[in-house]
Amino acid sequence: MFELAVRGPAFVSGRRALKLARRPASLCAASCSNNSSKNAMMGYGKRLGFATKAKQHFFKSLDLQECIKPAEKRDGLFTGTKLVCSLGPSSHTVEVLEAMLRAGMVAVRVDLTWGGLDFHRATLAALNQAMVNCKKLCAVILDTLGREIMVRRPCEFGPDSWPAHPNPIDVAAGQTITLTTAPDVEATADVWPVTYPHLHNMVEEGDTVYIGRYLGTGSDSASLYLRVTRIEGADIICEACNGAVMDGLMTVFHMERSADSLLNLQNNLPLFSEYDRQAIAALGAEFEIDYVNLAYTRTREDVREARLFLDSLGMTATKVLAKVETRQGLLNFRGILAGADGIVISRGHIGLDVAPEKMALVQKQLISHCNLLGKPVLITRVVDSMVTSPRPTRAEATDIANAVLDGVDGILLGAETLRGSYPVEAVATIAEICRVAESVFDHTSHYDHLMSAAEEMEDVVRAAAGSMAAAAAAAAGGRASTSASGHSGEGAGSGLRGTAAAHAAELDEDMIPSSGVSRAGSFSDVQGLGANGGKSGSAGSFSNLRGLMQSSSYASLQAAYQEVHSFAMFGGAGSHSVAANLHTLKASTGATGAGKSSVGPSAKDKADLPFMNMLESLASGATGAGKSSVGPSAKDNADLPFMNMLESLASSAVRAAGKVQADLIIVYTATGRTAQLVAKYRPPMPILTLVVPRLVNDGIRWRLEGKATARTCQLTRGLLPMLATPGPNGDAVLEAAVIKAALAGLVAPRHHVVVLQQIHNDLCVKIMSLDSSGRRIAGPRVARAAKGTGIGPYISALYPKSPNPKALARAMGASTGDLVDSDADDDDEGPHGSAADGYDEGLVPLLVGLPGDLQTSASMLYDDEMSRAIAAAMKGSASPAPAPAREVDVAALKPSIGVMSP
Ligand SMILES: Nc1ncnc2c1ncn2[C@@H]1O[C@H](COP(=O)(O)OP(=O)(O)O)[C@@H](O)[C@H]1O
Ligand SMILES: C=C(OP(=O)(O)O)C(=O)O
Repeated sequence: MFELAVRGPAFVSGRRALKLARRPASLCAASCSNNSSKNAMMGYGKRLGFATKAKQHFFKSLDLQECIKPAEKRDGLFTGTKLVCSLGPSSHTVEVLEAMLRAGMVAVRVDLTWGGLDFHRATLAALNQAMVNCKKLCAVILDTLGREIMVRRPCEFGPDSWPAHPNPIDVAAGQTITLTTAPDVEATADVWPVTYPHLHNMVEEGDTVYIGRYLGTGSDSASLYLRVTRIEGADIICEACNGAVMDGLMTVFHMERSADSLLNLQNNLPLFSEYDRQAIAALGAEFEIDYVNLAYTRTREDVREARLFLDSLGMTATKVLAKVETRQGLLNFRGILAGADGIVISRGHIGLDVAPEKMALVQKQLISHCNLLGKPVLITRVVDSMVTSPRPTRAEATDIANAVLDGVDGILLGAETLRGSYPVEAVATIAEICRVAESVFDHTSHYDHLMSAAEEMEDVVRAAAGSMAAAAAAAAGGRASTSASGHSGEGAGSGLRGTAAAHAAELDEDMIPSSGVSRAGSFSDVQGLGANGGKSGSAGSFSNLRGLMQSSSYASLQAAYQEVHSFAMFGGAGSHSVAANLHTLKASTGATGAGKSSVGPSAKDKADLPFMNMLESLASGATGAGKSSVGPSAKDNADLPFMNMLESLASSAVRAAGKVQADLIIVYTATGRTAQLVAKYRPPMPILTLVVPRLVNDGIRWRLEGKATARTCQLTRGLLPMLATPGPNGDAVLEAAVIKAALAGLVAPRHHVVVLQQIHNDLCVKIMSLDSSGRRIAGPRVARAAKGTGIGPYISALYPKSPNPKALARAMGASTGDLVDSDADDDDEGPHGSAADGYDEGLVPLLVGLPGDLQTSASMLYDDEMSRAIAAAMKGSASPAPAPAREVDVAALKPSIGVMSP
């Protein structure tokens, strides 16, 4: 048995390599330089505004007979889409929680808006018990009250400390209802005091105020639309537009006044209410809280504030989900997404703030953006009708499936599980709908979509780098002449920096200011918000935006981003705007602002943004142009990988798994990032996420870390987190994981499994088969890529016995020329070659080499064209000579690659 690995001298972008591999080598140089930099930069601008190309509707075509075959139904089937359930009176006992866990719930939401702390404590304790009973890991999300405005109405607390309003209020259409901000008024049938003392300053005659039951169901009978007829001091006199029976806790939503624009009607309530702060601190001290879900997130600054607050409580492992619920949140979505660990699309609220016909567009855009960054995205309000009915409507069932096809990570159930009559049925039903939709999700298109996004981005960044280099060179020239005329060279450079910084400030990522607009314009004074708090403070980009909204509507978020961020200028405005945009981007990669804290955005967090490595370097180069004589050169940037090594490996693992039709991917992960990157490429098979606990010292004591990672993985589609037993032997962990997977019905005899792990200093993608018992690893097929810059990838693949090894090798992207017959290997009885260990048919090593100018990242490992190009090059038919090969000593590799005997 033998194996050959060839390494290239340097690691370059995977997409670059793919691109090169797809073209005849002789064309590469020409086509690269022929790229119109203007076009490229326009593309770049669009890319910054996220997707340039519309994402296809990923759906495999099926024949109708297949469609109507009954889906497999059995307990414990893996569903990639994550189901998160709000807990309340319908779902707070151990029994119900256990049943919900078994039906597919993987995370819970405890909503601080409603229910006392004692109720939540008891619920979380019951959940812990349920998790132990059914051995299932469940993440906990705390949802804040935040900027919610409510009707103040007395309530009674039941024996379980759940509050209830005993008397529904019957409202007739046309009836007068007075909302009042006066503090001492008691609620009656037609006078409703509200919790926000300045509502009367915000609203205007003609505005619509929506009153809905907390976690509404959208049912008109419990939703009230009030038209403001006049304002008298603290009283807002309204006319009911519809009849409704108002039951339970009532929330107040002041709807956007403008039909097609944004007037930025916002209250000035803080991100966290005082109750939120106390409840998060109290529950965080007693329970493991994996996420805080920020109600009414408006800007990225909100996310930063939340991060700092959680860190101040020592809740460093708790992640931040941003709930996007208003137009303002939509328009600031880019920044919010960059800062947050995940997004909740609050469809009920967004549905109040945007027109119904725009809902699908908004949903698809937001999901697509989250998918591009590989951050989890959840949607709300999927089966409202299941609050009272055991079956969803057709529209609801289709809506769920479409969301899965759109690429959503998970679904957040609200009233259905909180107070509905069928919490377990709701979970089971949604799980089945999701599972079936996942089975027709076109994973290949999704993968290709991400890859082509990466490729485009790289092209345009390179072109931008070229143009920046030229501009910087020009600036350097200018400096030389100004120096000669007596000004300091540094001064000229700073001038450039200063301009960049000014642009950056001007083009801040949050387009819409966070604070409110007053009816009389005096609101900011009343609230002491300062000049920027009111209407006048938001001139500039704000008025731009308004124009934009009028012309193209908010559905075109991308256009809005470009306009407001001046991306449209990008092609023509030279290095200043390039620098400014990149500077802005750079600032945004600082993530949640707590850069130095252990959880805040560190260098690692920057990996959240797929193109950050390169952009950031460009940005620093650009803003540093004053210091260096020429700024970043095209050559310098050419050395920067577009996709970082980890993402490259992650996508590679997905590709490998697809090619060998693996049934499972196993990913070792410490922080969850690697697993998330694998999930981003949406493989069709489950991703068993192995978290091996680590012993860490926080300066005071040692503790075992890992559980939080495993739990937070519960929001990412496709991940099946598993907490391993700590131990030095990675292979034993892998064996145990395979057994678990077999017991869970995820793998069967002879199935293939792809493993992504680090072995010593190498990141490895292993391709393995299970033996005839289906519970043990039959042998490794190894594809290795060396880790670290400068080492360069080298590739080797090692196939053990296979029913049709040549076909398998072909499936992995090798042409026949790459295969070396394995007979010789049989003879010398290599490590796996003996009849006794079941490899008597011999190994079929795949030889893959990389010619000098076709260096590649591991992403390219299994690209067919790449393989063909490589094969041709190796046969000497292509011009470039192969890079020097490095023989890998298989025997020496054996311990490190974890070869396991069956
Ligand atoms: N306990 C482990 N054993 C082997 N490989 C691991 C382990 N933990 C993480 N890895 C692998 O190491 C690489 C990077 O590790 P790290 O950055 O710590 O992971 P992550 O970003 O997922 O936290 C990934 O390939 C991951 O699969
Ligand atoms: C506000 C929520 O959702 P929606 O806006 O969809 O009602 C929620 O579930 O917290």
